[in-house]
Amino acid sequence: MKIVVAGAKASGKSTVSKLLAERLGLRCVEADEKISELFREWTGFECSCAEICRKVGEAEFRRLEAEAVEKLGEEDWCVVSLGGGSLMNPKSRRVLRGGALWLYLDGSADVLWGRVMGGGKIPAYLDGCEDPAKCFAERVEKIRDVLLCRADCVVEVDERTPEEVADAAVVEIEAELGSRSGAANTFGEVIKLTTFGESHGPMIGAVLDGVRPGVEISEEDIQKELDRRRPGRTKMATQRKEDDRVQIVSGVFEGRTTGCAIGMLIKNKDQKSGHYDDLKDVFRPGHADFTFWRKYGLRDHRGGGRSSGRETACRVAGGAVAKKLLAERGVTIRTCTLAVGKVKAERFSWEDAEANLLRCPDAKAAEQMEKEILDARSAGDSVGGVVQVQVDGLPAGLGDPVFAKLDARIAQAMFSLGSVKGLEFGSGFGSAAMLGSENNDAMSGMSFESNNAGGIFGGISNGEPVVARMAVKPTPSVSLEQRTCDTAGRDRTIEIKGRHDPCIVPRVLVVMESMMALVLLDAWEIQERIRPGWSE
Ligand SMILES: Cc1cc2nc3c(=O)[nH]c(=O)nc-3n(C[C@H](O)[C@H](O)[C@H](O)COP(=O)(O)O)c2cc1C
Ligand SMILES: Nc1ncnc2c1ncn2[C@@H]1O[C@H](COP(=O)(O)OP(=O)(O)O)[C@@H](O)[C@H]1O
Ligand SMILES: O=C(O)C1=C[C@@H](OP(=O)(O)O)[C@@H](O)[C@H](O)C1
Ligand SMILES: [Mg+2]
Repeated sequence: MKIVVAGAKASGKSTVSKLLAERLGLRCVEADEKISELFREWTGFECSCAEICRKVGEAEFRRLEAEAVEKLGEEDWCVVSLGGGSLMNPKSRRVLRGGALWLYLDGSADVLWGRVMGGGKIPAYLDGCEDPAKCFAERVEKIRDVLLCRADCVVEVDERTPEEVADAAVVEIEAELGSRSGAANTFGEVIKLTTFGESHGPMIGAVLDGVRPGVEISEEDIQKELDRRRPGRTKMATQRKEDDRVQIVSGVFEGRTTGCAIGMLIKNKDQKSGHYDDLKDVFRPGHADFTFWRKYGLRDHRGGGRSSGRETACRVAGGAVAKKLLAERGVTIRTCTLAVGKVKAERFSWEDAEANLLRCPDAKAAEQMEKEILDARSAGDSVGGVVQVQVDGLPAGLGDPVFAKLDARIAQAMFSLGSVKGLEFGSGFGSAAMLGSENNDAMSGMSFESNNAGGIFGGISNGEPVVARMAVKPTPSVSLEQRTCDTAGRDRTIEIKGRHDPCIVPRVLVVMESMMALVLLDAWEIQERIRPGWSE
């Protein structure tokens, strides 16, 4: 993502870009400097843009400027301060469109002319002009015509100090980024996963973008992970029978990623939409039926549409790729079940966890947990539980202050899963009852003697295992009679038909591993851009 700052001369592009870059924690790149650089490479002379324009004429200067823009197009994670005329060129506009947000600083010709005169530097293109103030005003108008309707954010600058302009720009940028996420089907900054498809549509799928070229990946690698989530395998899961075969349709050639978007499709084969006929106008308590209807005014009621747990297959497909890449970098992600309903694991052994379907680290508790799930199922009810995700081998340094803290990103990833209702890192809620001296992780030999923090300080991984625990609520769709309402506002009772997970825990484990992998790979790629080779 780059913020492109545009506007007429003296609107404050250079001044505000610097302030904005500081506020957003990004680099600031000046187009003028790039142009001077190109000119130096070309002629060996060190000149400012105005000098270049005077030396070579405006047409040649614009050619150089377009070449500089071409280079700026390759920049990422920065604020780009443009020259006044840069975006008047359609080709340059195209170059700077991708992955960018445009901020237009809007000033009136009078005020800007005042600033130009105050600085004593009349733009070169006004040389020889009979009425420079008028020519300048025409240029300002032209720029406004082009940018006012094209910019993503507009900030008026006449009656604001540069600091006030930067502050107003931050508000505008945040609002714009917020609205862009309206569709909210894409997750990640560099490693981006988009999922699509409804539970009862013809297929579901994922597009994973941002993965480097040359990574070995096969359908089998992905299938292995998908099979862990597949419905219908045991009595502890929904009886909807899907084979969840993945087909890679793009981005992989001769077994390796090409660097282009990786497209993955999974066909829906066992939809029984008739089960949902009764739910067309009635809301399932605990599910997303009511809120989707209130928000959109309509909904795909079959299987819950987009809000169905089925969508999470797509996350596993994307996560499988991320997981493989991380494994090559020595990072492993494991999950285990700490509780189901009222049954808790009393001991912790990864060996036990590997040996039962629930991945419970206590073999004895695993049996009781399974019984808890089957009992709830027989009673037409459901149970929830607690899942732990542990990441080993993660180097220190991943995660970005302030809004992209690693723990914040992980929390977002986990809470984006239906049924997740709580999350803690390390000593988590328990830390609230500890003394600082107990909770702090003492250091020796440049590492930590304990891990109450759960592997993250200040939003940045500290080299210890990242440990997160999630509370998963009992599945909302239960067949016992429940009180609810319909779309006409009448009170009703329902008995839900259809095939549902009596407990979400066993099937959400691999989904949580996948979401963790996506967050970590994304953070890793961002860190590589900030400080390549940082982990060595
Ligand atoms: C892997 C997975 C499987 C799920 N299976 C079911 C299910 O069979 N029946 C159901 O009603 N909800 C199921 N859910 C939960 C719903 O998707 C979720 O409760 C619903 O979208 C409402 O979101 P909320 O619980 O976060 O408020 C499942 C969720 C996941 C992640
Ligand atoms: N909001 C503002 N209020 C007053 N002066 C400003 C403001 N923004 C910029 N300036 C002044 O105007 C001149 C041009 O600013 P600059 O950032 O170089 O503009 P640009 O890069 O858009 O041509 C500088 O002297 C700067 O200090
Ligand atoms: O494939 C899946 O993971 C699921 C499919 C759903 O079927 P319906 O949408 O037909 O209810 C339901 O069993 C559960 O949400 C999980
Ligand atoms: Mg400037």
